[in-house]
Amino acid sequence: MNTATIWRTTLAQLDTTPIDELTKTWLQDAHLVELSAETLHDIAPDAAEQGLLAFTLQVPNDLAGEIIETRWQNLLEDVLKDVLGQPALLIVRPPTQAEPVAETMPPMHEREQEPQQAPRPGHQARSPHTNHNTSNAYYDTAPARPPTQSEFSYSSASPETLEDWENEQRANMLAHNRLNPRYTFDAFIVGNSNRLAHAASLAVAEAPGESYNPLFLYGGVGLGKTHLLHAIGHQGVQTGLAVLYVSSEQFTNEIVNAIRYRTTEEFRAKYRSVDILLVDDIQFIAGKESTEEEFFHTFNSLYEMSKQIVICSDRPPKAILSLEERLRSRFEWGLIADIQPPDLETRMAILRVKADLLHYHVPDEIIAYIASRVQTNIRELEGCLNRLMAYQQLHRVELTMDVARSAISSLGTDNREPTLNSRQIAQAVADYYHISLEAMCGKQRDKYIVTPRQIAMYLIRQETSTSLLEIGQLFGGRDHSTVLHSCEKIDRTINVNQNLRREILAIRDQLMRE
Ligand SMILES: Nc1ncnc2c1ncn2[C@@H]1O[C@H](COP(=O)(O)OP(=O)(O)OP(=O)(O)O)[C@@H](O)[C@H]1O
Repeated sequence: MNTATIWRTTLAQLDTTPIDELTKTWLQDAHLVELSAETLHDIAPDAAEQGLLAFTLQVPNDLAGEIIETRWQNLLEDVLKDVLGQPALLIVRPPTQAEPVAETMPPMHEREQEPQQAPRPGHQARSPHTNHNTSNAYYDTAPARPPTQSEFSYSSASPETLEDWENEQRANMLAHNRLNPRYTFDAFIVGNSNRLAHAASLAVAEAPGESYNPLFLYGGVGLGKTHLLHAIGHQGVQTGLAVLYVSSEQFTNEIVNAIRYRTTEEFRAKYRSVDILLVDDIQFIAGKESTEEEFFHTFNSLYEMSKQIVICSDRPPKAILSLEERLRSRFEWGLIADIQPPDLETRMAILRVKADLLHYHVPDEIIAYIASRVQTNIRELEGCLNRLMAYQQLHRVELTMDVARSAISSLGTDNREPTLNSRQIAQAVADYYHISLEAMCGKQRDKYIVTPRQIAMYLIRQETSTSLLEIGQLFGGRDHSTVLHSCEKIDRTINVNQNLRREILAIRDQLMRE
C-alpha cells in the first residue's frame, strides 16, 4: 500500500470516531509521508524490533498541527495501526516545520544532552511508543517552507488560536444539533393526552435548569416525545444556548468510540459544555455498564452546573428494568410527565394542521374518518394522510369520502396486521430504480445507488416501526446517525424537489398494490 492509499483508508475509518468536523477537514487536506528507515532509526533506535512504521503528517496550518498533535495523535496512531496491521508512529508536521533532516543530524541519543527549544504553549510532547519530545525539538531547528496554496486558503477560514477553535466547536454544536425544523412548539397540538408533558416542556424551555431538572417524558410509540424534545432544543438555540440532542444509541456509540480511541477527555468536554442536553430513548442504555457509568457522571456534572437535562423514554424510570438504581433515582428527581394516546378531537386537530402544512385541502368529514380509523400512533396518522394524498394524486380523482374510504381500506389501519416489512420496501425501491438489492444494501457510494438507498431508509422509517439501528443493519451495518441523516435529507428534499416527491409517491403506490 502506498502512503496515499494508507491515508485514504485511514480517513475512511475516521468517520466513526469522535474527531470534530473541522479537524476532519484538516485531515482531509493533510499528506502522509513515510519516514526513511535511517531517520526512523535516529528517532527510535529500537523501531525495527518493535515493527514500528513511522510517518510524518503534513497538516495545513499551525493550529491544525497543535490540535491534531495534542488531541488526536493517539487516535490516529491507533487507526493507522488497524489499517497497517502493525504499530505506527506519527509525527505531526505543521507548515512552519520542515522535512526531517535526520541524515545530517547526529543520532538522537547523542543529541539528548543538547539544550532543546521550549515547546510552544499547548504543545504537549507525548509518545506512546517513543520520545516525541525529541522529535519536536528536532523539527523546530529546521527552516520553514512556504505554505502551499491549500494552506493559504485554509488559514483565512480557520480559527487562529486554540480558544478560537474551542469556540468554533461550540458554535458547530449549535449549528449541527440535528434538530428537526418541523418539531416546534408552534406545530405541536395540545390535548388532554399530552397537556402536562407540553406544559413542562415549555417551562423547561423558558427557564432551562430552573424549573424541572431533569424533565423525564415517557409514552408510547409515535406520540410526540421526540417532537417535544426538539421543540425545547429550538427554543434554547434561539436564546443562544448550546443544545445537544442525542439518542441513547448515539451516546452509547460515542462512549464506545471514546474508550476505544482513548478520547474520553474530549467526550466529557463535549457533553459537559452544553446548556441543554436532550436524550432520546434512554431505555436503551439500561444494562450497558460503561454507558450507564458515563451517563451518570455526565448527568451529575450538568446537574451541578444547573444545566438542563431532558430525557425521553417509552416507559417510566421504574419500568426500565436493569437500569442502575442510582440513575433511576436521579431520573425521578425532577418531573416525570407521560404522554397518552390522543383523543379523537386531538387527532383531528393534528390532521388538520398537517394537511394545512402540506397545502392539501381535506374536507372535515374525511379528517374525522381518518382520525377515527387510526387511534394510537400519531406517526401513523400522518402516514395515513400522506398515503391518502398519494392515492388521490396518482389516481387523479377528486377527494371524496368514497375515495378516502377505498384509499384507507386498501391501506388498512391500526388494527391491521403489519403488511409491509423493511425488506419489501427496500426491494420495491431497488426495483423502481433498476438496481440490485445487494448493491443498494452494500457499501457503494455512487450517486445512483446512494439516493435510492436514502429513499429506502426514509420509506422504511415512515412505513414501519423499524428502529434506526435495525435500518442501519439492513443497509450494510451503517450507524443510526447515517440513517437519521438520510431520512432527514429526503424529508427536506421532497419539499423542494417535485420529481423526487413523485418518484416516492409512485413507489408507495406500488407498495400499496402489493
Ligand atoms: N401533539 C402533536 N402535535 C403535532 N404533531 C405531533 C404531535 N405528537 C406527535 N406528532 C407528530 O407525530 C410524529 C411522531 O412523533 P415523535 O417522533 O415525536 O414520536 P415519539 O413519541 O418520539 O415516537 P418514538 O417512540 O417512535 O420515537 C412526528 O411527526 C410528530 O411531529
